[in-house]
Amino acid sequence: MGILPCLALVYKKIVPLIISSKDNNYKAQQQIQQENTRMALSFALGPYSSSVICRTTNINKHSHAQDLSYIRRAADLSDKSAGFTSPHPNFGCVIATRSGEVAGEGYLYAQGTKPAEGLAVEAAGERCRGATAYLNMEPGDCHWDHTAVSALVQAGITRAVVGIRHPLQHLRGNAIRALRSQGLQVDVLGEDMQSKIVEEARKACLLVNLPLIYRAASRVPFSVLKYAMTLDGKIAASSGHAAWISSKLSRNRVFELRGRSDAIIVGGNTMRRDDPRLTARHGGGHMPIRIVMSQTLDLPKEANLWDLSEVSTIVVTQRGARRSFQRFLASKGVEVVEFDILNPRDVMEYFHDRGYLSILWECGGTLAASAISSGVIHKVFAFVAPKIIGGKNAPSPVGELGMVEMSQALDLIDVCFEQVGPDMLISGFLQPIPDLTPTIPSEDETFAIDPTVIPFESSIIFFYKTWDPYGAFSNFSPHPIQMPDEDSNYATWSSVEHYYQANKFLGISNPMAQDCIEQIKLAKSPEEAARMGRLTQRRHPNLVRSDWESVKIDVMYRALKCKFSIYPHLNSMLLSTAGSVLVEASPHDLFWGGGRDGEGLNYLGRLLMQLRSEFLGESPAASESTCLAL
Ligand SMILES: Nc1c(N[C@@H]2O[C@H](COP(=O)(O)O)[C@@H](O)[C@H]2O)[nH]c(=O)[nH]c1=O
Repeated sequence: MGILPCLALVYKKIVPLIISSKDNNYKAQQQIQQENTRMALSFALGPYSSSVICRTTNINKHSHAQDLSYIRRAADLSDKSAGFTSPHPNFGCVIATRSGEVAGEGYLYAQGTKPAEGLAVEAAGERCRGATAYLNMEPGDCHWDHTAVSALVQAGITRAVVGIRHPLQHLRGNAIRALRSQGLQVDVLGEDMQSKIVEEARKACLLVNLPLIYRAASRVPFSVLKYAMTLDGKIAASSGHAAWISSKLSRNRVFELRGRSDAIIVGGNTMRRDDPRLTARHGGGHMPIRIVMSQTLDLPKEANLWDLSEVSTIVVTQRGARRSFQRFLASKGVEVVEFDILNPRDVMEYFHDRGYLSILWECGGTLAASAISSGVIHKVFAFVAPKIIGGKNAPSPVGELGMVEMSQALDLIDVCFEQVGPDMLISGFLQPIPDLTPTIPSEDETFAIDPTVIPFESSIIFFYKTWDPYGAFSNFSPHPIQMPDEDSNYATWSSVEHYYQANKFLGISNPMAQDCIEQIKLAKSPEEAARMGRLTQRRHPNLVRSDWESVKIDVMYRALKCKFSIYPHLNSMLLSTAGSVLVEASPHDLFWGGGRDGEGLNYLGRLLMQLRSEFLGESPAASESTCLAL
């Protein structure tokens, strides 16, 4: 543990400087990018229109039409949990028998829950023998345990049809290779099967995981700019009044869009003018975090966004802005993140590092223009209401972009028009869907660590999200543990996070605390468990055990020890890191994580290193093992 005191310093030194692109000639950038990716857009523009190519002879045995209808069904299934799976991708699996009947299907509910393939195999049972599995996306073997692949192989599936390869390079191709090495025939759309209709089905698979694909290519979350305007292009009257421009039906559509996003962002102007709630009020959906971007923090003290009863709010601001207001926000439980220079790109890079997949921008024209200029907006949703409000000073959806000729206007790609009640919804992409194909390693190529991952020369291993290399070190990884309760009765917890969160309320006689523990135990995903635990801690501090701060490290250590003892592949993964410093790369959790600039205490990394050393016999046991093998 001698290295630990200097860890923060080392970490700070090696964190690479992120250089923002200050090139404002966005139109030129957009043109170059569009040219470079013309081929990538093939699925949208239909370059194969004149010919239907079928490369592998095996494919001829199977009906293209049936394959494609089932792969689309897998994509539709995967989309059922949109918003909940983040930061994990959406996975769906359909199993069809030789005679073409659907025997079972499943989709990933959330990060840390059973994989789609496992659910589908369970549903199909014996009918898996000799059947085909349809997967909208190649599974990512984040934890070195081949869960999805093993489920298919052990069930006796003999063929798999895969919509797209995994977009993250450290995972891409691994499951496909593993399935093939187990004797399955694997047909990947666009590689082993090619035709115009195959490309259309492939596009359906791309669309359900667009946020991950853009995020993988651009290292910022997938960002959608949404606005509602009158037919004469105004987002409010000259007075600023804007309730409402679009119809109720359109606004319900916005709730759905919100429910698919990790966060909604607005600027200070929108907050002052509209006092929005930014919640997804269509019932049962996922609730996005609210982000306010304000340089001056000249914000009202009374505001809907400071009410955190349903969901939290993060304020991003300029370093040093209105310290007293920052203290006021902190007292409300609102998180404040300071930036040296507040701008959309740095803010988006920050949220990328925090694991966000998709952001909905519901801001006014000034911030929208700045976000478009900095190249962080990928898609636009414009609701146009058949109304005219007029007004020389009435605001419009996009402010100054510095363009003087119509030839400079940004063309949307893949534009869709849809009538929503009395309004028209026009949507399209500002940046083409990234082409990840050229970086797919060929079959005989050994897979290498993603060259775009920042090359650290020092032996520090960062982990954070479960899909990252070493993602299994995350407490959100889907590894159940069995731990004794106060009466030494063993209970199963779906993840370390479930166990840790529930422990906050242990030993409190109030029935609400008991109820909370039960709810956390039943939480469908580690995220849900974390949300419940944190919310109850914030809303009802009286339910938290009084010794929590002094016991939480021990609680965590015991849970980790159980996890890394009972799963041999996790144990090997941990021991394989001997000699390296482990850092949980959470930019916002300054206790368990390493922080943005190495200022965090990195307790999760420390405990894992301590555990590793205990397993290697280099240090005595810090706590006796109390867990049971599963
Ligand atoms: N006026 C207007 C919109 N305005 C957006 O909705 C926000 C307020 O919504 P809420 O958070 O639900 O209170 C507001 O700050 C702005 O971002 N949206 C629309 O779909 N249609 C409309 O006519």
